[in-house]
Amino acid sequence: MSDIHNNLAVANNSALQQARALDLPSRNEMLQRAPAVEQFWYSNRLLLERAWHQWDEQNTNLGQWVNESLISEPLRNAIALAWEDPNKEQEVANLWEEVLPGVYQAQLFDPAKLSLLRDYLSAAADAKIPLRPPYGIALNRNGGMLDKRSEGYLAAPSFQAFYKLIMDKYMRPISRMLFPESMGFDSQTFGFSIQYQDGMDTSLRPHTDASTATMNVNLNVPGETFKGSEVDFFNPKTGKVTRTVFAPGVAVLHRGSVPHAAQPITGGSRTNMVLWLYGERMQIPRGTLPTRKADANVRWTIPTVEKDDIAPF
Ligand SMILES: O=C(O)CCC(=O)C(=O)O
Ligand SMILES: [Fe+2]
Repeated sequence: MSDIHNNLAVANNSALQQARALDLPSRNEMLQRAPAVEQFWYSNRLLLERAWHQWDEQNTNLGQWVNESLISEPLRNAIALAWEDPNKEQEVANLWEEVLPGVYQAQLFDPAKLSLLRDYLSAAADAKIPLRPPYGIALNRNGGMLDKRSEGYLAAPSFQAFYKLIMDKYMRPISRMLFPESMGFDSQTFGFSIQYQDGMDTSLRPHTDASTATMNVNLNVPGETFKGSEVDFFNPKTGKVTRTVFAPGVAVLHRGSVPHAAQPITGGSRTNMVLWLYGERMQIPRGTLPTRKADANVRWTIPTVEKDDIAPF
């Protein structure tokens, strides 16, 4: 190894060691969102990114599986076809079932392959590199911020490549197709993972998301059961509540404006990944009038607008 390579390897390795040796803010400070907490993530940002790079290099046996082959085959094929010829997007639309107005469901990941993603995420949770949990939730062992805009995010390159693929190739064009008004309010990405467990994080009160579109994906593997933890969606027009229990690998794609809540979990655990799209400076579409769909060839594209660094939490 040349001196330069050797020095780089040493510098990277020390990043991993230094990150592991960091003193995390206390759980109480995290729950209270003390200024020291923000300072911790901000001042260690580069160190943590370097540590995650190093960790990824040491875990290629896990990271190599975190790619498009995890996507359920029918959706993967329909998406490939739509990118080739946007006029064939109906094949993609056909795979999404509308469960209530503005809420659709489909098989995103192949359940048989989900354990590959879970093994990678568990290893990341066990990497001893500080990973920032979503909200003020500091009990949440496996929850983590996923997008580069968030301090303390999961900066491992193999995960970031996968995340970008899901957002750019899948979530954005599908959202534009199902929610025409999202066009132009979808250049920015945001994401986090959650794990609900009895006695830990258990529920979420009714709320709307500050997103144009939200994709919520259940990452439980087949046979990994849980009790409770249903996600309720509210139809504001009719007052009707639709209670959903997502099967392994199923994604629910909804307008951020649809009110929803997670019921308490009473047994087992539920792991999911929540992905948001919104516009620059967190703009989301306003008003209730449905807009006309942009031409398919315009929708099946990736915005060239730069990512800003505004994060909702
Ligand atoms: O529990 C869920 O799956 C819903 C999560 C959610 O709505 C959120 O994090 O905003
Ligand atoms: Fe939500």
